[in-house]
Amino acid sequence: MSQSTTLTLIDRRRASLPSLVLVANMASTQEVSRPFGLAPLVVGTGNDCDLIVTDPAVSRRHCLFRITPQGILVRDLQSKNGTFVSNIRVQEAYVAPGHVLQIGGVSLRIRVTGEPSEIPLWPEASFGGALGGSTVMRALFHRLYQAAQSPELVLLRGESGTGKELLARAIHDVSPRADGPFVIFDTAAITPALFEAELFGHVRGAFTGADTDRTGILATADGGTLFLDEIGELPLDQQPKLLRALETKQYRPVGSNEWRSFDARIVAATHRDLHAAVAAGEFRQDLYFRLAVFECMVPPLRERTDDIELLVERFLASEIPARTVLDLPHGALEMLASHHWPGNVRELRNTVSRLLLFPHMGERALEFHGVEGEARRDFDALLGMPWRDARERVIDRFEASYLREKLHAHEGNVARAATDMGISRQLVHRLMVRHGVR
Ligand SMILES: Nc1ncnc2c1ncn2[C@@H]1O[C@H](COP(=O)(O)OP(=O)(O)OP(=O)(O)O)[C@@H](O)[C@H]1O
Repeated sequence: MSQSTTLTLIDRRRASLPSLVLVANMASTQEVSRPFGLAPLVVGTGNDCDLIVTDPAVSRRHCLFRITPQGILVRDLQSKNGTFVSNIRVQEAYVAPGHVLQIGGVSLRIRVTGEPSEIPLWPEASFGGALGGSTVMRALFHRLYQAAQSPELVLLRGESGTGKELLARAIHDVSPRADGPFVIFDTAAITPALFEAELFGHVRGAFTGADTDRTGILATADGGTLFLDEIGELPLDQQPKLLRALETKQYRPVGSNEWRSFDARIVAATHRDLHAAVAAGEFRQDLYFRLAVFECMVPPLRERTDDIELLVERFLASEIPARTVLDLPHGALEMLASHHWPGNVRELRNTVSRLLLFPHMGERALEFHGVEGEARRDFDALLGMPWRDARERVIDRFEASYLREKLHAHEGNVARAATDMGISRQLVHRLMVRHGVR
């Protein structure tokens, strides 16, 4: 059996991917294992990990494995207790089958399970408006092109700023519906009470304030593509309504008795692992299966650093007047290639603009977005929550601390605190009750 552990280009349209499995041995239970391919594999105790282990010394998201052209790369994800290869704590290392890695009380090993498989690649370094010459992006472009030719639903999963909306538009542009409309519906931005009216439309008099008939998003997207952004934020009680519409291709405007048909291809996107959300009871399984006919992972920028130069050149060329890498400060490309990019391509684009405006900023150009240390852990907890809950938690904490500080500054005098805060005394009292402040 071939022991290949590298991702190797065969020609412009094909690459060879080793067949690997990651095996974890824990003291408490039997071994668990998980095959891995082009998508990176995250190990940790969190239920959103690809390989879930139970060990008190292992972090929620502990380390990540990825097959690269250079071999199998392991990266520690800022774990509390570290990742060890041959008793040496590593931040990043290449590992071979047979090497034993240690995370907390768990040992990890890679096993080759068969001959390498061949994966098809998109022959170009761009797909619609999206750029990407890395093997993972070209494999993704190929899959999206295939999906675009079928009428099926596509689910794009990836962190914020990875280009999901751009890819949804590219799917539309290469699909047989390219001449129809491309309509965006941001599920997270709609209040639950208005969801049905926005999606299905409403007739005059359907509810207070509905003075005219209104066309819904499904009708607007007829003949084209409907992009359902942040689908993971759709409240559970609204999910059956969307599912019914997707299954029957029919809907009823709010306040109407008449069923109408629609014909739009659906592309949905989310930053959440919906599979894990289903397991946690936060997303309906039937809707997930319906949406995920073609589930595609859009990799974060830090996992395709070979695309950075191409993207930087594109962003520079689109400046007015057009610029080139020669306009960037010395060493900028190396600095950009080694950054973590929590905000992905969007952050890269903004950083390039900042570097052009303030060429002497150097590494400080990167400091605007990073959420580090304690704040990072707090933020990770928020990332694990649905948008509405996370926003509520942040606002709640802010309200309580702001109120306490102001009352403290005015020695508990509500009237003076209210004047200082620019709100009524009644509102201060209400906030005090809400946050249990006496
Ligand atoms: N592969 C790419 N090539 C060129 N530009 C890109 C690419 N990916 C993202 N961008 C640019 O980065 C920005 C963010 O992209 P986009 O809005 O598509 O990301 P997203 O994943 O939908 O983000 P969010 O989840 O926050 O809505 C846009 O300006 C987009 O044009």
